[in-house]
Amino acid sequence: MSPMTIHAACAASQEEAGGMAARLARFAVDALVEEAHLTPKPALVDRRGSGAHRDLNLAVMMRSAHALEPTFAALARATCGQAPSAMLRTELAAIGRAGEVAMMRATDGSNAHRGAIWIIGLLVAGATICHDVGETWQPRAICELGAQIACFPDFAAVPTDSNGARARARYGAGGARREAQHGFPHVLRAGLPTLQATRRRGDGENAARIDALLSIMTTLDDTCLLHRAGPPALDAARHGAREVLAKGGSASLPGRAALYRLDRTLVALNASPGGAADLLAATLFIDKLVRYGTGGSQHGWNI
Ligand SMILES: CC(C)(COP(=O)(O)OP(=O)(O)OC[C@H]1O[C@@H](n2cnc3c(N)ncnc32)[C@H](O)[C@@H]1O)[C@@H](O)C(=O)NCCC(=O)NCCS
Ligand SMILES: Nc1ncnc2c1ncn2[C@@H]1O[C@H](COP(=O)(O)OP(=O)(O)OP(=O)(O)O)[C@@H](O)[C@H]1O
Repeated sequence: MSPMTIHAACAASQEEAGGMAARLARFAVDALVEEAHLTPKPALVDRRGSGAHRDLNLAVMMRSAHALEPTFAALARATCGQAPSAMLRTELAAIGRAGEVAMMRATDGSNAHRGAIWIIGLLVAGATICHDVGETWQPRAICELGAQIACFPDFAAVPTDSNGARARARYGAGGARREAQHGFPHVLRAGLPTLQATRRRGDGENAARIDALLSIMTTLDDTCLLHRAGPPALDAARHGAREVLAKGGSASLPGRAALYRLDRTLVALNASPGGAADLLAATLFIDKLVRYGTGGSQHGWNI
């Protein structure tokens, strides 16, 4: 699709574009709210408490999620009429960094959703381009466009000394950047298929979402785990998640027991799978778009 085609499609209705941006932002915030409420998650903030986190709880997560609605809407508006490019990447990065400031203000300085702004922000941009060109919202197309944007340089980037950056340097992990540049494989090949399979099995929506999170955890290079407790935490998370799924998933009694064991193990290590939580929120965002968004079929999706 050429930039001109996209521009013409978007300029056709500024008003519709504004409505679409608001709708995408609402879906993004809903996905963050639902991820945080989902219970029981291993060592993450949920309805039971703070998991392995000292500076986060459900109320803080909610303040952060709602504070990010204008950021997601701004990301969609900035993308409207554009094709993936370094200029777009740079513009979105500036909006994303302002979103990080808004998040930090809402949480009194705690990192509640840094990774989520990046991951879901790029998917909001991908969904905007799909809509601009009149394509239905299908997971692969949204992820592909988000990945294309992530692969361009951010001309205004400043080197940061984040916990994630140190973990990436020390352990050679790819982290959130590589996940996006590689086309969100943990959304397409783990989160969404597990969500769909567990729903079909009739285990209920809560179990489908927990199992989707566990499925993401089985292979993700999660820098949240690495920076807090190194490779032993990553190994424990992967092994524990596989065990729950092998025992029948979180809806089964043996699976549920294994899930609580995993929770205790990670809390004891003071580590939590925050990157996997972000990718679960991304999975829920795409699932909403395709099921309820105007760009997609009401009946479901194919990956
Ligand atoms: C690329 C980012 C994530 C850099 O952050 P950082 O160096 O800390 O990266 P890192 O990958 O280690 O982790 C950041 C967060 O992502 C999540 N995360 C960790 N591991 C992973 C993973 N493998 N996959 C996905 N998410 C992950 C966690 O929540 C973590 O806290 C991003 O924050 C950034 O560059 N922001 C600048 C603004 C921007 O470009 N925004 C884009 C707007 S769409
Ligand atoms: N339910 C959740 N509970 C905790 N973290 C979550 C949850 N959902 C998503 N996350 C992600 O986890 C990350 C927070 O992890 P962490 O607390 O390790 O951040 P940090 O600032 O790198 O480390 P620290 O708090 O140790 O200084 C955020 O980027 C956020 O996107």
